[in-house]
Amino acid sequence: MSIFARKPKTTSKLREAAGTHTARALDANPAVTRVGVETAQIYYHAGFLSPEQCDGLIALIDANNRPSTLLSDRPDVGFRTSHSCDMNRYDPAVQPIDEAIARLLDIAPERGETMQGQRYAPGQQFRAHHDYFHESESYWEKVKVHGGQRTWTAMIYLNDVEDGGATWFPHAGIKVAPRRGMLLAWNNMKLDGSPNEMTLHEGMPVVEGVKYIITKWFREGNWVN
Ligand SMILES: O=C(O)CCC(=O)C(=O)O
Ligand SMILES: [Fe+2]
Repeated sequence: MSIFARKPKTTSKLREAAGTHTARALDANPAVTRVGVETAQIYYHAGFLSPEQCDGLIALIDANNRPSTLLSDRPDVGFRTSHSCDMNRYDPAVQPIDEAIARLLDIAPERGETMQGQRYAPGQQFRAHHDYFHESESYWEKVKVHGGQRTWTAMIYLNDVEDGGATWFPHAGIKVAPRRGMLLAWNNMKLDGSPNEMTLHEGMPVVEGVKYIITKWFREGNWVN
């Protein structure tokens, strides 16, 4: 190999700082617990939202949703079969929750994408994927100008599901059953700021009942201009 050949740079100081900064805030919060795995930074906060707040968001999702979409050069029918709803960050039922999530993670609210509501009926799922962007895919050129790579994901379960609908991290070896009001957050990057493949996760099929969640993805830079 030539001494001039270099491996592509996958680490990033900015993404590394995004990881350590938010981890510090979560580690210091007595209401938050880190899941006991070394390979990824995954945390949960039971009862982050009240039942009333959950019901408010469920009503918004029911009132306005469309089939969920995928960012991929090779979309696969059946991969993501839920319905989604863009939650207006200025809606009085959304704004305080949106801001509370950003505060919990200690991330500037401008770095957060529009909160997404998601609804899964029996049989619906979101198959195993990473939330970070694959920089080799063609969509990257379009999405990178709006704040760059995704760093943290925060998800909140809005209801208990009769059967199914767990969030499964097959590589990290964690399965989280939906619990009303519980927030789950993870860093999609490794400690060195490169994409963490161990964060692969799946919204498992709902067997009985309907699953409602909201998902909030944060970027390394500002998503809101
Ligand atoms: O439904 C779930 O449990 C996972 C959802 C998810 O992975 C996402 O919205 O990115
Ligand atoms: Fe995801």
